[in-house]
Amino acid sequence: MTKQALEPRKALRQQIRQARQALTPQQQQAAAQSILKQVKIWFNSHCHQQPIKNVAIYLANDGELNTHLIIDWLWQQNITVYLPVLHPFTAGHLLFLQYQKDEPLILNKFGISEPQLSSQAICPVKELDVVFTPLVAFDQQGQRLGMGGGYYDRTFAFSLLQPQTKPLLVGLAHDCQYLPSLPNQAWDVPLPTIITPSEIFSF
Ligand SMILES: Nc1nc2c(c(=O)[nH]1)N(C=O)[C@@H](CNc1ccc(C(=O)N[C@@H](CCC(=O)O)C(=O)O)cc1)CN2
Ligand SMILES: Nc1ncnc2c1ncn2[C@@H]1O[C@H](COP(=O)(O)OP(=O)(O)OP(=O)(O)O)[C@@H](O)[C@H]1O
Repeated sequence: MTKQALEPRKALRQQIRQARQALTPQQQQAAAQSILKQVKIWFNSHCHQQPIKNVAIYLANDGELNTHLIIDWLWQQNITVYLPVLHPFTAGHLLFLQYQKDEPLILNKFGISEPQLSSQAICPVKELDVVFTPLVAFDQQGQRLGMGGGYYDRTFAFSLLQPQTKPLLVGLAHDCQYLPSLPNQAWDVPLPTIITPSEIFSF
């Protein structure tokens, strides 16, 4: 890949990261409450099609949509919640570890909280029913631009070949993270569903 082809992605990443970082604590709180309502609506329409027992989500960083209310609600539903952990051996990949109330967390190299490594707490990715993914920007086709590490793209690359298989990938984002069209690369894993505080997009 030439450096030139990657430049527009870098500029868009910077622009949207600044927009979400500029949201006030009040706007963040309102967004977190609204998206919980949307997530409940989406769950109600989906739990009939397939049981949802294992759900991966993330802890917000860099102005991302705060997921604490969603996590509390998932725990109330007796759903097992998992968080991404940077893979200790396979560079650029993620592991998903169970996250329980009052779980001790440690900071990874990006300053994001993650559970401490423990082999019993790992859920193999194909046993996750739903993965709520963070993202920097999304477009009208469900294409996703992330933080630039390629972590989600590598970890879920298998879903490009098996798009109908578990887990269901669902992006969570502020409305300001929408762009009509993103410049994409072959490795980008698209998201069939993206939920924002005001809408549920299905692609
Ligand atoms: N909340 C959250 N957790 C997540 C992700 C995410 O996007 N959001 N990830 C999604 O993949 C993974 C971490 N990926 C990340 C990739 C880059 C940076 C980052 O801050 N990069 C810096 C420079 C990096 C450096 O210091 O080397 C930057 O761009 O400013 C953060 C997270 C796993 N956990
Ligand atoms: N399936 C893959 N196999 C190998 N390398 C990959 C794969 N997917 C992405 N990469 C590499 O990861 C780097 C970052 O990719 P990209 O900019 O698409 O990440 P991102 O989607 O923004 O990040 P993330 O998924 O961590 O949020 C690219 O340079 C690319 O070469």
